[in-house]
This record gives sequence, C-alpha cells and structure tokens, in this order.
Amino acid sequence: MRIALHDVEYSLPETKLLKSITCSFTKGITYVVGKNGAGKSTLLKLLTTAIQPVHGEVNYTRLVRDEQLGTYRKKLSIEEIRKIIGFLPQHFTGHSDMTVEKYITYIAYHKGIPRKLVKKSVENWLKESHLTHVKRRKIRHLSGGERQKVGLIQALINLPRICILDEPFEGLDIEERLYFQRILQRLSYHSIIIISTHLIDEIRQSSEDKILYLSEGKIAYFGGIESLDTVTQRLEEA
Ligand SMILES: Nc1ncnc2c1ncn2[C@@H]1O[C@H](COP(=O)(O)OP(=O)(O)OP(=O)(O)O)[C@@H](O)[C@H]1O
Repeated sequence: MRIALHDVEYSLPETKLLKSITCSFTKGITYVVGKNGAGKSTLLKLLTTAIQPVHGEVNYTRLVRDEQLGTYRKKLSIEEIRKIIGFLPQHFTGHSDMTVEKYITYIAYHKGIPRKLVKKSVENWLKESHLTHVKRRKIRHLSGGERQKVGLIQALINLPRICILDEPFEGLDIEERLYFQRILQRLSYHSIIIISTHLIDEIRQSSEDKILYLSEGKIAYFGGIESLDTVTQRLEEA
C-alpha cells in the first residue's frame, strides 16, 4: 500500500491550511508533529478522504501481480479506501447513547469481523484496555481517557491496512499507552500508521519510524526519527 500526495493544497475561504504538500506514506509508523494550528488534523482528515484537496492529488495504490501485465500499482477507488481505513478523530464521541459493549460489538460487525469471533474479540479488547468494568456504561458517561480507549478500539479492531489516529494517547495512563503502542507497532509491519501528536515524549525511539513536521501548513521536515532532537529544538525555538 502507498499513499502519495502531490502538491496538495487545502484552503477555507479566508485561509490556506495546507500548502504544497508532496510526500508519500508506506507501511510503518509516521508521527505528524507541529505546533497548535500547524495543520495536523487537517492533513489527517484529508488522508481519510473526509475532505478533498482544493489543488493537487492524493493517490492510494497497492501493488498487484498479474500474469499478463506483470507487477503494477493499482489505484484504489474511494469506496475501497474507506473500507481499509481505521480513523480516530481528535475529539472522538462515538454513539454517545450506546453502551461501550454494544458500540464495540456494532463496530466489530460493521468492520467485518467474522460473526463467531465477535464476542470473544470484543471481550478481549475490553479486558486488555481495562474497560470491562464500564462495558454497560453509556459512552457519554465515560471519562475522557475511557472514551479515548473506546475510540482507539473502534479504529483498530479489524487491524486495518491504513490507520489514522489524531492525538491517540491523550488522557491515557502509561500502561494503557504502552498497550496500544505495542499493538500499533505490530500492525506497522503490514499497515500504514499515521499518528498526530504534540507530545514529542510519546514518540518511541525507533529507527524504523518517521516524523513529518508541519509548520504553518507546510512540511518543514519529513524523515527518520534519528533527527528527533533537531526537530524538537526547532519546535521549541519556533
Ligand atoms: N473549520 C475551520 N474554520 C476556520 N478555521 C479552521 C477550521 N478548521 C481548522 N481551522 C484552522 O486551521 C488551522 C489548522 O488547524 P488544525 O486543526 O489542522 O491544526 P492542528 O495542527 O491539528 O492543531 P492542534 O494541535 O491545536 O490540534 C488552525 O489555525 C485552525 O484554527
């Protein structure tokens, strides 16, 4: 899988929020960092296809092997893309009048988990993320951290090929953060994972991960995490 952006621009009537964005994402974890208002959430929404660029292109392709045509990149349709994306928005609310268990079960069916595996899968996610004791509580009565975990589960439950998470670790304690980070790390061997964060300390020091540093809607840096210190310094000085 590959997501390739070419000269992408996104604007509202008065302001340009994203400017000349050219980059591509393949399997692995990319952290999108930048100051408040840099355009991180806007870029993530664009990658989910929720909003469209006013200029430039976003292409989703996967390698296909064909006996006659050989190996080529097949462009995915918007329906195909939406089926393989797991998304956690910045302010996740879910279906606030549903109980945690009902909501996650509904999501599991919706995302194609085989019927006979749904109950076990839901039980397991709730147990591992310490939500079993609130499974009969309505989502609107959860604490911020509990709601965030429900949001993460709905994004990850079918281990999607593209996973886009906006500030996913907000409100989680260290143990829970590590639990979800381990899942994301395993998933990153097969999937494109894009995580926005303003908490630089949350970023694991792994030579395989990448950083996309956005500044005023433009890419200021896109590369290996080994330059994290330089990026942090630039963030602090800016
Ligand atoms: N619907 C909107 N109407 C007007 N301005 C908007 C709208 N959506 C976003 N913006 C502005 O666009 C800029 C980028 O917003 P965005 O939410 O993408 O930034 P961000 O990097 O995710 O910020 P934060 O870290 O604070 O979440 C901000 O200045 C924001 O105020």
